[in-house]
Amino acid sequence: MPESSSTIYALASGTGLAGIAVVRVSGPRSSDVLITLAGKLPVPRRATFVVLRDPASSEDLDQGLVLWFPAPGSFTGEDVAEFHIHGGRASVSGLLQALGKIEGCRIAEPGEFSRRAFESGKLDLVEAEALADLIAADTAAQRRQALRGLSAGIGLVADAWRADLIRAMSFVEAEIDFSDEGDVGDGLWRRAEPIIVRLIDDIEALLTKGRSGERLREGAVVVLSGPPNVGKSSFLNRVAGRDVAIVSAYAGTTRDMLEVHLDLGGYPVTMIDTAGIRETNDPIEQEALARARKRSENADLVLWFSDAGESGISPTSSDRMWSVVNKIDLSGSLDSEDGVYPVSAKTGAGIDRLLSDLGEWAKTAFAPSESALVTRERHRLCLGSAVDALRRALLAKEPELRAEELRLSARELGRISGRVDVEDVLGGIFSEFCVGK
Ligand SMILES: Nc1nc2c(ncn2[C@@H]2O[C@H](COP(=O)(O)OP(=O)(O)OP(=O)(O)O)[C@@H](O)[C@H]2O)c(=O)[nH]1
Ligand SMILES: [K+]
Ligand SMILES: [Mg+2]
Repeated sequence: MPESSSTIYALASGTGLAGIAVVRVSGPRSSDVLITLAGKLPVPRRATFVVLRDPASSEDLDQGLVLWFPAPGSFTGEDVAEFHIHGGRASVSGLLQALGKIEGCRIAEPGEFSRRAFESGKLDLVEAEALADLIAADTAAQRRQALRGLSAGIGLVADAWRADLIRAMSFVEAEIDFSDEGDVGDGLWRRAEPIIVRLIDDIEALLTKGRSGERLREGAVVVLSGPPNVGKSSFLNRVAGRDVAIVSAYAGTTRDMLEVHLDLGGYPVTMIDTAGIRETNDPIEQEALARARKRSENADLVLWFSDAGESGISPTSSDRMWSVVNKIDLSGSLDSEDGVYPVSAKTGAGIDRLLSDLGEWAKTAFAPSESALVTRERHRLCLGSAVDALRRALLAKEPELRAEELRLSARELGRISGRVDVEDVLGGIFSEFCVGK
């Protein structure tokens, strides 16, 4: 049996005890599945109350609601049946087992419903990615970004750019045809050139915003750094509200980096505890320090810790590094010099203010991403290659070379939504030719 004609089923709601569980079925046998288990095919798209019966034993499995979505008006574009049953483990496994006994039905692989939706043109690649992001979203800002991707997003924009590019390509292809008649050829390139220049500008503008879109997906990174024993791990535990990291009076306690995921005002922030920085001959500690340094270099923000009781001046905060003075419970002062956060990981003093400023920082850091369309490295790589090819096309002297670069660029743009192959691009070019000639 070819892969596409199999009927797949799976629990669509989460595992574990719940009031209601949803089991989804997709494929050509979906209507038979409904008739076999529920005894009838309900009116399309209307929740219908039924008793479900195991076809083999005629035993009642459960009672619940069923929904029937005939193709193509379904999530996957295929015939789909949904069973809303009681969420108990026995009800769910009873239904899944009964489905497994129906010929032509098998359990779905991870992501297979979405993949079928992509294959039947219900979702483009960007929408499929956004759907995965939406399911994984932890914070409100991530949810908003994923929802934007679901309603078109970068896929539609790239497809529209590709259409413009194909128009420019048709001029260049015509230029090749008219290459014997110098003047006509020049005129054609003059019509293609401004389209390409504008595309380069537009794509670059989007790429500039792009980084923050990826950051929102992955979370901003805040690294805790400073000398040993200043209370970095104690601070992390206080912020996390649990004992994530080992705390002790021994300098050099932390070796492995530990991270905590925070939701600061709706924005995702990953806070990472690192090894205290000092001169050492211990090779393991040296490795821990090398890793900590690397992490700090790539961080969006470093919180530099010092000890209120130690002499020496704590550094002043800068854009990428905030100075935190810990253990103010010992020195008994909450005086905040400019650009320094006095806190106590022990009593919690000063931590609310620091977290609230971090929330404001996250909001500013993520502000451009609220309109960012580039949410994944894949999008950025395709757009980057597309723009590189466009630039080479502008520099190329021969029309044949220009045409080749434009073709490359169009393919990269088409890869974003995943709907393109070369035939498609060629088809577009030929239709342009008919119009133009
Ligand atoms: N009084 C007081 N003691 C603290 C505070 N924060 C941490 N300590 C103590 O300071 C010592 C070191 O704390 P850690 O959290 O392990 O310090 P660290 O910076 O992670 O140390 P390393 O991992 O070794 O670099 C422990 O004995 C803590 O109990 C604080 O705010 N007040
Ligand atoms: K320590
Ligand atoms: Mg530590």
